[in-house]
Parts: sequence; C-alpha cells; structure tokens
Amino acid sequence: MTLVMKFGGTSVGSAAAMRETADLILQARDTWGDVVVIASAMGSKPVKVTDLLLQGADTAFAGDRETYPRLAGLLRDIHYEAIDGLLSPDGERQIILAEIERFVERFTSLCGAVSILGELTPRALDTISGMGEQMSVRILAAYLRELGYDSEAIDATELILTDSNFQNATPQTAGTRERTQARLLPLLDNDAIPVVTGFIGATADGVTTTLGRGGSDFSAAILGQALEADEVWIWTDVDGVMSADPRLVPGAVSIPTLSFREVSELAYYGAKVIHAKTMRPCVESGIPLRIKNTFNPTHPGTVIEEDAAPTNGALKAVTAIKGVSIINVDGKGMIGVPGIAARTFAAVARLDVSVLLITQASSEQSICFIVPESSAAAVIGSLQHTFADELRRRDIERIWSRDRIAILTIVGAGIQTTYGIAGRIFSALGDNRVNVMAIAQGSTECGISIVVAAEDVGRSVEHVHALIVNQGERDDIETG
Ligand SMILES: Nc1ncnc2c1ncn2[C@@H]1O[C@H](COP(=O)(O)OP(=O)(O)O)[C@@H](O)[C@H]1O
Ligand SMILES: N[C@@H](CC(=O)OP(=O)(O)O)C(=O)O
Repeated sequence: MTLVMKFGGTSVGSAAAMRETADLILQARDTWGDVVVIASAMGSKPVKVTDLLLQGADTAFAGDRETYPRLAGLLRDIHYEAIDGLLSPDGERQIILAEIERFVERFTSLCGAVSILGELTPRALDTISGMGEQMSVRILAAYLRELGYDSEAIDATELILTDSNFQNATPQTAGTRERTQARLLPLLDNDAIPVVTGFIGATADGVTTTLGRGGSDFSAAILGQALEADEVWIWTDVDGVMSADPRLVPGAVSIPTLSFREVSELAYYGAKVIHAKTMRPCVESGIPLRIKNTFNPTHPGTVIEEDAAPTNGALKAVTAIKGVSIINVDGKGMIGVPGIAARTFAAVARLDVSVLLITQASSEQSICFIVPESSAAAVIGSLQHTFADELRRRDIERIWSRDRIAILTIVGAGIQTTYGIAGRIFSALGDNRVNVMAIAQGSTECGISIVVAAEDVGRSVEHVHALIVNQGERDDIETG
C-alpha cells in the first residue's frame, strides 16, 4: 500500500515540529509499507520562509541592498537552529549545515544580481522562492537517517514536469508519471523514504517552476496520481477542514467528511487549508484525500472523497476572500445585443486576469463581476478601450468599479435542495445590516457566493457561521 503524505510549513517549522513529523512518518510506514513524504518550506507562523525569499527578491528589485542580506541571515538562523536541534555533531550536522549555507549564498547572489540588473522575471522569482522547500527536505531526510532509516531528499524538479508558466505552472501528467515512477519506485522497493520538495517542478529544460502559492498540497496530489497511491494525506496545523477559518471564528468545528466538489468550492473561495488545484488529480484517479493535524494526530481530521456521506443539514462551511473589486458594465443599449458578455470577458482575459465570480441582470442591463483589487484599474482601462464606440453612443452608460469588496461563500451539498436555506442566509445578513451587492450560485452547485463590502465581511462570516452550527441535531459536523 502506498501513502503520500504532505507536511505543511508549520509541520516542519522547527526542530520540535520536525520531530513530530518524523514520528508520524515512521508510524505511517509501519501501517502502509510505502510512504512518500512531501514537505513545504519551514514556516512557523508568522515567519514563512517562502515569504522571506520573496521579500528578498522584491526588495532587491526595488533597489534596496540592505534587506536581502539581513533576510539571508534570518534564513540561515532559522535552518541552523532546526539542524542544531535535530542532528548530532558526530552525524551529518556539518554536511547539512554546509548544504544550507550554499542555498543561503545562492539566495544572496541571486538577489544581488536582481538589484544590479533592476530586473526580476517570473522565472527568477521561481528559482528564488523554491529554495525554502529545497532546504527543509534536506534537513528532514537527514533527521530520518539519523534515526536509522534510509531516506533521501529529492527535488521535485526531477519528478514534476511542467509547462513554463512560471509562478503558476501546470504539470504534464504523462511526463510526470514516467519521471516519478522511474525515480521513486526503486527507492520504495529498497525500503527508503523519499522526502520530496513541495511547491516546485521544472520545465523540460530543467528550469525550476512553482505551482502557485500554497502549491505543496497540489504537489502531493500530483505525486499521488503519478504513483497510483492508495491515499494522499495533508498534514497541517488544524483538525482538518473546519466550518470556518479557526483564526477568524473561534467556534469553528472540524468537518469529518466532505466531497471533492465541496472542498474545491471552499478552497477556490479562500479556505487556505488546502490548495484549490489539489482535488483534480485525486478526482481523476479516485484517490481519497485526508487532512490531519500534525499537532493533534489522534484527531481523525477530514476525509475528502467522491461519495462523501449525505448531509443532514445543508450548510457545512463558510469562507471569505478579501482584496477584490467589483466591476460593472451598465447600459440600456446592451439589452438583447449578442456578444457583449463575450467581448467583456475577452477584454479581461487579454490581461491574464482571473474572474472570481460573475452575475448578469436578467434584463441584460448590467454585467457585474469580481476581479482581484490589484487588477481592477487595468480591467476598467481594457473595457473602456473595447467598448469605446458603445460608450460614445451611450449604449453602454457606465463602466465602473468599487474596491474593498469581499466574497462570502457558503458551502454544503444540500444547499440547492433544502428549502429555506437561501432565505435563512439572507435574513442572517439583513438582520445584521449587511448589504448584499451581488449573488452567484457556486459553479459546482454546492455553494452560494455573496458579494459584500469588505468592512462587513467579519460580521457576515460570524453570523453565517452561527447558522451553520445551529442547524439542529446533525451527525456530519462534530460539535465537540
Ligand atoms: N475552513 C478552514 N478550515 C481549516 N483551516 C482553515 C480554513 N480556512 C482557513 N484556514 C487556515 O488554513 C491554515 C492552514 O493552512 P496553511 O497555513 O497553508 O498551513 P500549512 O503551512 O500546513 O500548509 C489554518 O491554520 C487555518 O488558519
Ligand atoms: N511554501 C510554499 C508552498 C506551500 O504550500 O506552503 P504551505 O504548505 O506551508 O502552505 C508557500 O508558502 O506558498
């Protein structure tokens, strides 16, 4: 039996966390036989190594030559402290310290080059930001060896073949399968434990790419699919997927079972606990996914599979994304004119901006959609250019945006089929003076997304969450 286990930044964030992680790896190995480990960059909150690497690159690009050397020192300290806590002086300590030192020097010289050239390409950003995982896997694998187990740190640049869409690369399934099986199966046959970098892959030319922020979960699913694993487990710092972000809602409860569709909707609309792309390889290969807490491993966490248990109540979780803008294209001259929507979204697509939610008034007098706040001005410019004639003729009266918007998403498989659900949600918001600016039924039909002003989002999450936990007697949501 093969189990792929991914450990997030907090699970490898310190020597103590890495000890817990190593215990979990060895226990799983006793039960499953073959275990493949994926690790993220060290990230004991609030300091995430990936953030430090990106900050170094960004400040160097801005011409600041003081910050990246300071960050290099911090990177060295974080990794050296873990090494000192895990590896003995008569073991591999010096060798691994020297390996980390080489990465720190590389970071410093790459940032130096960025500051001199005044150029920071997405390709350079991927090389720099992927180094956190390259450092953490070397420490974890060395610690497993120190405990007496055969283990090898592997850069996923050897396994995950991607396109060259730097920062958000797409894996190529066939090439990845071939490389992964060729590299990992012999190790597993020899009872070794591969410890693979999350987050990164490489183009056919061997250039490092990254799979998008939080992408180590996706790495685990990609490797699970490539190895035809029996299950993929994501180890993090909470008891699975919860009814809301526990950092925002202290009363959030763990959800024992969810379907792939429900989790995809939650992840897409901001639940950071799992990366939105993780589900696809698992769905394609029918591999169940489990989310568990490294720091509370006896808790069963959340199991995600196609046939999740039917729900008693309809609502399971609420999530929110901030930092988005609403864009409106309004005009009576749009009524019944074919192609307005197509031209609107073509204008957005030209900017490579992703649209998070769309609604259209039934009279076709307005199209409204949501984009990241950072893209709003460019989107407005592109739409004004596209519809210059219609604006002149006043067929389109106004193209406008509003910043400081949030999307609230409520998920649950029974949401469409249970009477009164939408009414209860809107009453909860209305009774608490939250103005609803737009609504969309989730594309996967198990969610409702509601657009509200950013200042209302905290209250909205709180009151909708109260509805979730007060749905009466339920056995699909744990309340303890
Ligand atoms: N619905 C949710 N359920 C559980 N955790 C959530 C949810 N929404 C947001 N989170 C946040 O996701 C965090 C875990 O993701 P992340 O910080 O990326 O961990 P890791 O470093 O282990 O990948 C949790 O600490 C929690 O604050
Ligand atoms: N280290 C990368 C990838 C990742 O998935 O990290 P984590 O598992 O800690 O969220 C990031 O911060 O984006």
